[in-house]
Amino acid sequence: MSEVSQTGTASAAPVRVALLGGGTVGAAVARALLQHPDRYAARLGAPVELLGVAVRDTTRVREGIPADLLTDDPHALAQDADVIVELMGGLEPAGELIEAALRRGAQVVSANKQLLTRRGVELQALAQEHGAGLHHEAAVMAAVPVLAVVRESLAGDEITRIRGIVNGSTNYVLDLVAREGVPFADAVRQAGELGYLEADPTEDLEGLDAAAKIALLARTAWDVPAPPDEVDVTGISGLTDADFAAAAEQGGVLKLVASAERGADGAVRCAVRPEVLPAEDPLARTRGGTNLVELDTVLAGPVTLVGAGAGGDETASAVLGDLVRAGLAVARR
Ligand SMILES: NC(=O)C1=CN([C@@H]2O[C@H](COP(=O)(O)OP(=O)(O)OC[C@H]3O[C@@H](n4cnc5c(N)ncnc54)[C@H](O)[C@@H]3O)[C@@H](O)[C@H]2O)C=CC1
Ligand SMILES: N[C@@H](CC=O)C(=O)O
Repeated sequence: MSEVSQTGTASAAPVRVALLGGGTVGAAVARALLQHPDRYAARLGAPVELLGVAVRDTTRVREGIPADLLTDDPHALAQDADVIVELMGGLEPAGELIEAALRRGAQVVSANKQLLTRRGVELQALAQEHGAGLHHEAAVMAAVPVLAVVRESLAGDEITRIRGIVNGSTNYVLDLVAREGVPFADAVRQAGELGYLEADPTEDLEGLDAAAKIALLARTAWDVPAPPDEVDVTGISGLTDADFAAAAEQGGVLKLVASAERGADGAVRCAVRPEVLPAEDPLARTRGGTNLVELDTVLAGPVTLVGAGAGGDETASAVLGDLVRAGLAVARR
Protein backbone atom coordinates (compact mmCIF):
# COMPACT_ATOMS: atom_id res chain seq x y z
CA MET A 1 0.00 0.00 0.00
CA SER A 2 1.51 3.37 -0.99
CA GLU A 3 1.60 6.43 1.26
CA VAL A 4 1.58 10.10 0.34
CA SER A 5 5.01 11.69 0.71
CA GLN A 6 5.80 15.29 1.73
CA THR A 7 5.70 16.37 -1.93
CA GLY A 8 2.17 15.03 -2.28
CA THR A 9 3.38 12.20 -4.51
CA ALA A 10 2.13 8.72 -3.81
CA SER A 11 5.23 6.91 -2.56
CA ALA A 12 5.44 3.34 -3.76
CA ALA A 13 8.29 0.88 -4.18
CA PRO A 14 11.18 2.68 -5.90
CA VAL A 15 11.83 2.17 -9.61
CA ARG A 16 15.40 0.86 -9.68
CA VAL A 17 17.43 2.32 -12.55
CA ALA A 18 20.85 1.17 -13.81
CA LEU A 19 22.61 3.72 -15.98
CA LEU A 20 25.02 2.03 -18.40
CA GLY A 21 27.31 4.84 -19.58
CA GLY A 22 28.27 8.09 -17.87
CA GLY A 23 29.66 10.07 -20.82
CA THR A 24 28.12 13.09 -22.57
CA VAL A 25 24.52 11.81 -22.42
CA GLY A 26 24.73 9.45 -19.43
CA ALA A 27 26.19 12.12 -17.17
CA ALA A 28 23.41 14.55 -18.17
CA VAL A 29 20.76 11.90 -17.39
CA ALA A 30 22.37 11.11 -14.01
CA ARG A 31 22.52 14.79 -13.06
CA ALA A 32 18.85 15.32 -13.94
CA LEU A 33 17.76 12.31 -11.86
CA LEU A 34 19.92 13.30 -8.89
CA GLN A 35 19.08 17.02 -8.99
CA HIS A 36 15.31 16.67 -9.54
CA PRO A 37 14.12 13.55 -7.66
CA ASP A 38 10.72 15.12 -6.92
CA ARG A 39 10.05 15.80 -10.61
CA TYR A 40 10.50 12.13 -11.54
CA ALA A 41 8.77 10.79 -8.42
CA ALA A 42 5.73 12.93 -9.23
CA ARG A 43 5.62 11.75 -12.85
CA LEU A 44 6.05 8.08 -11.97
CA GLY A 45 4.08 8.01 -8.72
CA ALA A 46 7.17 6.29 -7.27
CA PRO A 47 10.69 7.44 -6.44
CA VAL A 48 13.53 6.68 -8.85
CA GLU A 49 16.47 4.92 -7.27
CA LEU A 50 19.65 5.33 -9.31
CA LEU A 51 21.54 2.11 -8.54
CA GLY A 52 24.76 3.19 -10.23
CA VAL A 53 26.47 4.47 -13.36
CA ALA A 54 28.69 2.13 -15.38
CA VAL A 55 31.79 3.76 -16.90
CA ARG A 56 35.14 2.56 -18.21
CA ASP A 57 37.20 4.82 -15.90
CA THR A 58 35.82 5.00 -12.35
CA THR A 59 38.67 7.28 -11.18
CA ARG A 60 37.60 10.22 -13.38
CA VAL A 61 35.63 12.90 -11.52
CA ARG A 62 32.22 13.50 -13.13
CA GLU A 63 30.53 16.73 -12.06
CA GLY A 64 27.32 16.16 -10.10
CA ILE A 65 27.74 12.37 -9.87
CA PRO A 66 28.93 10.94 -6.50
CA ALA A 67 31.99 8.70 -6.96
CA ASP A 68 30.35 5.86 -5.03
CA LEU A 69 27.74 5.50 -7.80
CA LEU A 70 30.41 4.68 -10.39
CA THR A 71 31.23 1.10 -11.37
CA ASP A 72 33.15 -0.52 -14.21
CA ASP A 73 30.96 -3.64 -14.11
CA PRO A 74 27.84 -2.95 -16.21
CA HIS A 75 26.72 -6.61 -16.03
CA ALA A 76 26.56 -6.65 -12.22
CA LEU A 77 24.87 -3.24 -12.16
CA ALA A 78 22.20 -4.24 -14.69
CA GLN A 79 21.16 -7.56 -13.24
CA ASP A 80 18.64 -6.38 -10.60
CA ALA A 81 17.41 -3.15 -12.19
CA ASP A 82 13.80 -2.54 -13.18
CA VAL A 83 14.98 -0.19 -15.94
CA ILE A 84 18.34 -0.24 -17.69
CA VAL A 85 19.33 2.90 -19.56
CA GLU A 86 21.97 1.98 -22.13
CA LEU A 87 24.14 4.97 -23.07
CA MET A 88 27.43 3.22 -23.72
CA GLY A 89 27.19 3.03 -27.50
CA GLY A 90 28.76 0.30 -29.65
CA LEU A 91 27.33 -3.11 -30.54
CA GLU A 92 28.83 -5.01 -27.58
CA PRO A 93 28.59 -5.32 -24.63
CA ALA A 94 25.52 -3.06 -25.10
CA GLY A 95 23.74 -5.76 -27.14
CA GLU A 96 24.18 -8.60 -24.65
CA LEU A 97 23.21 -6.35 -21.71
CA ILE A 98 20.00 -5.24 -23.43
CA GLU A 99 19.15 -8.78 -24.49
CA ALA A 100 19.64 -10.13 -20.95
CA ALA A 101 17.48 -7.35 -19.48
CA LEU A 102 14.66 -7.99 -21.97
CA ARG A 103 14.77 -11.75 -21.35
CA ARG A 104 14.03 -11.16 -17.65
CA GLY A 105 11.16 -8.78 -18.46
CA ALA A 106 12.92 -5.50 -17.59
CA GLN A 107 12.36 -2.14 -19.26
CA VAL A 108 15.19 -0.88 -21.49
CA VAL A 109 15.92 2.64 -22.72
CA SER A 110 18.65 3.11 -25.33
CA ALA A 111 19.96 5.86 -27.62
CA ASN A 112 22.17 3.43 -29.53
CA LYS A 113 21.18 3.88 -33.17
CA GLN A 114 23.88 1.55 -34.55
CA LEU A 115 22.64 -1.31 -32.38
CA LEU A 116 18.95 -0.55 -32.86
CA THR A 117 19.17 -0.26 -36.60
CA ARG A 118 20.87 -3.68 -36.78
CA ARG A 119 19.01 -5.58 -34.04
CA GLY A 120 15.94 -3.45 -33.28
CA VAL A 121 13.38 -5.82 -34.85
CA GLU A 122 14.77 -8.86 -33.03
CA LEU A 123 15.03 -6.98 -29.72
CA GLN A 124 11.47 -5.60 -29.97
CA ALA A 125 10.21 -9.15 -30.58
CA LEU A 126 12.15 -10.32 -27.53
CA ALA A 127 10.62 -7.49 -25.46
CA GLN A 128 7.13 -8.52 -26.55
CA GLU A 129 7.76 -12.19 -25.83
CA HIS A 130 8.95 -11.48 -22.27
CA GLY A 131 6.56 -8.65 -21.31
CA ALA A 132 9.49 -6.24 -21.31
CA GLY A 133 9.84 -2.81 -22.97
CA LEU A 134 12.36 -1.26 -25.37
CA HIS A 135 12.28 2.54 -25.77
CA HIS A 136 14.63 4.45 -28.11
CA GLU A 137 13.33 7.91 -28.94
CA ALA A 138 16.78 9.50 -28.44
CA ALA A 139 18.34 7.32 -31.14
CA VAL A 140 17.02 9.55 -33.93
CA MET A 141 17.36 13.36 -33.89
CA ALA A 142 18.15 13.45 -30.14
CA ALA A 143 15.73 15.96 -28.53
CA VAL A 144 13.24 15.98 -31.44
CA PRO A 145 10.44 13.45 -30.78
CA VAL A 146 10.34 12.27 -34.39
CA LEU A 147 9.90 8.53 -33.74
CA ALA A 148 6.83 9.17 -31.56
CA VAL A 149 5.34 11.41 -34.23
CA VAL A 150 5.99 8.89 -37.03
CA ARG A 151 4.89 5.86 -34.98
CA GLU A 152 1.95 7.35 -33.07
CA SER A 153 0.80 10.81 -34.14
CA LEU A 154 0.86 10.01 -37.87
CA ALA A 155 -0.33 6.40 -37.49
CA GLY A 156 -3.63 7.25 -39.20
CA ASP A 157 -1.96 8.95 -42.16
CA GLU A 158 0.47 7.72 -44.82
CA ILE A 159 4.01 9.08 -45.01
CA THR A 160 5.27 9.22 -48.59
CA ARG A 161 8.71 10.76 -48.15
CA ILE A 162 11.15 11.71 -45.39
CA ARG A 163 13.88 14.28 -45.97
CA GLY A 164 16.04 16.05 -43.45
CA ILE A 165 19.19 16.83 -41.56
CA VAL A 166 19.51 14.11 -38.95
CA ASN A 167 23.13 14.46 -37.82
CA GLY A 168 24.00 17.39 -35.54
CA SER A 169 27.80 17.27 -35.64
CA THR A 170 28.18 17.31 -39.42
CA ASN A 171 25.62 20.11 -39.68
CA TYR A 172 27.61 22.05 -37.09
CA VAL A 173 30.84 21.46 -39.07
CA LEU A 174 29.33 22.41 -42.45
CA ASP A 175 27.79 25.54 -40.93
CA LEU A 176 31.04 26.68 -39.30
CA VAL A 177 33.13 26.08 -42.43
CA ALA A 178 30.64 27.77 -44.80
CA ARG A 179 29.53 30.72 -42.68
CA GLU A 180 32.60 31.50 -40.59
CA GLY A 181 35.42 30.14 -42.74
CA VAL A 182 36.65 27.90 -39.89
CA PRO A 183 39.03 25.19 -41.22
CA PHE A 184 37.29 21.79 -41.50
CA ALA A 185 39.55 20.05 -38.93
CA ASP A 186 39.01 22.85 -36.37
CA ALA A 187 35.25 22.67 -36.85
CA VAL A 188 35.36 18.90 -36.24
CA ARG A 189 37.38 19.46 -33.05
CA GLN A 190 34.81 22.01 -31.82
CA ALA A 191 31.94 19.60 -32.54
CA GLY A 192 33.77 17.05 -30.36
CA GLU A 193 34.18 19.56 -27.53
CA LEU A 194 30.42 20.18 -27.58
CA GLY A 195 29.76 16.44 -27.17
CA TYR A 196 28.18 16.16 -30.63
CA LEU A 197 30.49 13.52 -32.13
CA GLU A 198 30.22 9.76 -31.73
CA ALA A 199 32.99 7.94 -29.83
CA ASP A 200 34.24 7.05 -33.33
CA PRO A 201 33.83 10.34 -35.27
CA THR A 202 34.07 8.57 -38.64
CA GLU A 203 30.48 7.42 -37.97
CA ASP A 204 29.44 11.06 -38.26
CA LEU A 205 31.88 12.21 -40.94
CA GLU A 206 31.30 9.24 -43.25
CA GLY A 207 27.51 9.53 -42.96
CA LEU A 208 27.02 6.22 -41.11
CA ASP A 209 25.27 7.81 -38.13
CA ALA A 210 22.83 9.57 -40.46
CA ALA A 211 22.36 6.31 -42.40
CA ALA A 212 21.40 4.44 -39.21
CA LYS A 213 18.91 7.18 -38.32
CA ILE A 214 17.23 7.36 -41.74
CA ALA A 215 17.00 3.55 -41.77
CA LEU A 216 15.32 3.61 -38.33
CA LEU A 217 12.91 6.30 -39.52
CA ALA A 218 12.06 4.33 -42.68
CA ARG A 219 11.46 1.18 -40.65
CA THR A 220 9.21 3.05 -38.23
CA ALA A 221 7.27 4.78 -41.03
CA TRP A 222 6.73 1.78 -43.30
CA ASP A 223 7.35 -1.30 -41.18
CA VAL A 224 10.01 -2.57 -43.59
CA PRO A 225 13.41 -4.11 -42.67
CA ALA A 226 15.46 -1.09 -43.98
CA PRO A 227 18.94 -2.48 -43.27
CA PRO A 228 21.50 0.33 -42.74
CA ASP A 229 23.96 -1.32 -45.14
CA GLU A 230 21.51 -0.75 -47.99
CA VAL A 231 21.44 3.02 -47.48
CA ASP A 232 23.28 4.80 -50.30
CA VAL A 233 25.80 6.78 -48.20
CA THR A 234 28.31 9.54 -48.90
CA GLY A 235 29.69 11.48 -45.94
CA ILE A 236 31.30 14.90 -45.68
CA SER A 237 34.95 13.87 -45.17
CA GLY A 238 35.69 14.11 -48.92
CA LEU A 239 34.44 17.70 -49.25
CA THR A 240 37.12 20.21 -50.26
CA ASP A 241 37.49 23.99 -50.00
CA ALA A 242 36.60 24.06 -53.70
CA ASP A 243 33.23 22.37 -52.96
CA PHE A 244 32.36 25.01 -50.35
CA ALA A 245 33.47 27.80 -52.72
CA ALA A 246 31.43 26.36 -55.61
CA ALA A 247 28.31 26.13 -53.41
CA ALA A 248 28.73 29.75 -52.26
CA GLU A 249 29.25 30.91 -55.84
CA GLN A 250 25.89 29.38 -56.82
CA GLY A 251 24.24 31.11 -53.83
CA GLY A 252 23.65 27.67 -52.33
CA VAL A 253 24.47 25.90 -49.07
CA LEU A 254 26.18 22.51 -48.61
CA LYS A 255 24.18 20.19 -46.33
CA LEU A 256 24.29 16.49 -45.48
CA VAL A 257 20.80 15.43 -46.56
CA ALA A 258 19.17 12.16 -45.48
CA SER A 259 16.14 10.94 -47.39
CA ALA A 260 13.81 7.96 -47.60
CA GLU A 261 11.10 7.29 -50.09
CA ARG A 262 8.73 4.42 -50.80
CA GLY A 263 8.29 3.78 -54.51
CA ALA A 264 5.14 2.61 -56.29
CA ASP A 265 6.62 -0.91 -56.14
CA GLY A 266 6.67 -0.71 -52.32
CA ALA A 267 10.48 -0.70 -52.24
CA VAL A 268 12.06 1.78 -49.82
CA ARG A 269 15.15 3.69 -50.90
CA CYS A 270 17.25 5.54 -48.34
CA ALA A 271 20.16 7.86 -49.07
CA VAL A 272 22.56 10.15 -47.23
CA ARG A 273 24.66 12.55 -49.28
CA PRO A 274 26.01 16.12 -49.33
CA GLU A 275 23.86 18.36 -51.51
CA VAL A 276 24.01 22.01 -52.50
CA LEU A 277 20.61 23.42 -51.51
CA PRO A 278 19.06 26.74 -52.48
CA ALA A 279 19.43 29.27 -49.64
CA GLU A 280 15.64 29.43 -49.11
CA ASP A 281 15.29 25.68 -48.49
CA PRO A 282 14.42 25.11 -44.76
CA LEU A 283 17.22 22.53 -44.61
CA ALA A 284 19.70 25.16 -45.85
CA ARG A 285 18.67 27.46 -43.00
CA THR A 286 19.25 24.79 -40.32
CA ARG A 287 22.12 26.02 -38.16
CA GLY A 288 24.72 24.41 -35.88
CA GLY A 289 23.74 21.19 -34.12
CA THR A 290 20.08 21.61 -35.04
CA ASN A 291 18.23 18.87 -36.92
CA LEU A 292 15.19 19.31 -39.16
CA VAL A 293 13.01 16.71 -40.86
CA GLU A 294 10.20 17.10 -43.36
CA LEU A 295 7.61 14.32 -43.42
CA ASP A 296 5.43 14.38 -46.53
CA THR A 297 2.07 12.81 -45.82
CA VAL A 298 -1.09 12.09 -47.82
CA LEU A 299 -3.63 13.69 -45.45
CA ALA A 300 -1.71 16.24 -43.37
CA GLY A 301 0.56 17.42 -46.17
CA PRO A 302 4.08 18.34 -45.12
CA VAL A 303 4.90 18.11 -41.41
CA THR A 304 8.19 19.65 -40.25
CA LEU A 305 9.97 18.88 -36.99
CA VAL A 306 13.00 20.85 -35.82
CA GLY A 307 15.18 20.99 -32.68
CA ALA A 308 18.46 20.01 -31.08
CA GLY A 309 20.00 17.00 -32.83
CA ALA A 310 22.91 16.36 -30.47
CA GLY A 311 24.37 17.29 -27.07
CA GLY A 312 24.23 15.97 -23.52
CA ASP A 313 21.26 17.77 -21.96
CA GLU A 314 19.35 17.84 -25.25
CA THR A 315 19.63 14.08 -25.75
CA ALA A 316 18.99 13.48 -22.05
CA SER A 317 15.58 15.14 -22.53
CA ALA A 318 14.51 12.33 -24.89
CA VAL A 319 16.15 9.61 -22.77
CA LEU A 320 14.37 10.87 -19.66
CA GLY A 321 11.04 10.93 -21.52
CA ASP A 322 11.57 7.25 -22.33
CA LEU A 323 12.64 6.64 -18.73
CA VAL A 324 9.33 8.08 -17.50
CA ARG A 325 7.44 5.79 -19.93
CA ALA A 326 9.54 2.81 -18.80
CA GLY A 327 9.13 3.72 -15.12
CA LEU A 328 5.36 3.98 -15.49
CA ALA A 329 5.30 0.48 -16.99
CA VAL A 330 7.24 -0.78 -13.94
CA ALA A 331 5.08 1.13 -11.44
CA ARG A 332 1.88 -0.29 -13.01
CA ARG A 333 2.97 -3.93 -12.51
N1 LIG B 1 26.25 12.65 -27.78
C1 LIG B 1 25.10 12.87 -28.41
O1 LIG B 1 24.76 14.02 -28.77
C2 LIG B 1 24.16 11.75 -28.70
C3 LIG B 1 24.52 10.44 -28.44
N2 LIG B 1 23.62 9.44 -28.71
C4 LIG B 1 23.98 8.06 -28.41
O2 LIG B 1 24.04 7.91 -26.98
C5 LIG B 1 25.02 6.93 -26.63
C6 LIG B 1 26.04 7.56 -25.69
O3 LIG B 1 26.64 8.66 -26.34
P1 LIG B 1 27.68 9.62 -25.57
O4 LIG B 1 27.22 9.87 -24.20
O5 LIG B 1 27.92 10.73 -26.50
O6 LIG B 1 28.99 8.67 -25.55
P2 LIG B 1 30.29 8.83 -24.63
O7 LIG B 1 31.38 8.17 -25.40
O8 LIG B 1 30.45 10.22 -24.18
O9 LIG B 1 29.93 7.96 -23.34
C7 LIG B 1 29.95 6.56 -23.32
C8 LIG B 1 30.00 6.09 -21.87
O10 LIG B 1 29.87 4.69 -21.81
C9 LIG B 1 30.94 4.15 -21.02
N3 LIG B 1 31.30 2.82 -21.55
C10 LIG B 1 31.46 2.46 -22.84
N4 LIG B 1 31.76 1.18 -22.92
C11 LIG B 1 31.78 0.70 -21.66
C12 LIG B 1 32.04 -0.59 -21.08
N5 LIG B 1 32.34 -1.63 -21.83
N6 LIG B 1 31.95 -0.71 -19.72
C13 LIG B 1 31.65 0.35 -18.94
N7 LIG B 1 31.39 1.58 -19.44
C14 LIG B 1 31.45 1.75 -20.78
C15 LIG B 1 32.09 5.14 -21.19
O11 LIG B 1 33.02 5.04 -20.13
C16 LIG B 1 31.30 6.46 -21.16
O12 LIG B 1 31.03 6.82 -19.83
C17 LIG B 1 25.61 6.43 -27.96
O13 LIG B 1 24.91 5.28 -28.38
C18 LIG B 1 25.32 7.59 -28.93
O14 LIG B 1 25.25 7.19 -30.26
C19 LIG B 1 22.37 9.67 -29.23
C20 LIG B 1 21.97 10.94 -29.50
C21 LIG B 1 22.85 12.07 -29.30
N1 LIG C 1 26.84 12.12 -33.30
C1 LIG C 1 25.43 12.36 -33.39
C2 LIG C 1 24.88 12.58 -32.01
C3 LIG C 1 23.40 12.45 -31.98
O1 LIG C 1 22.81 11.49 -32.46
C4 LIG C 1 25.17 13.58 -34.23
O2 LIG C 1 26.12 14.31 -34.52
O3 LIG C 1 24.02 13.79 -34.63
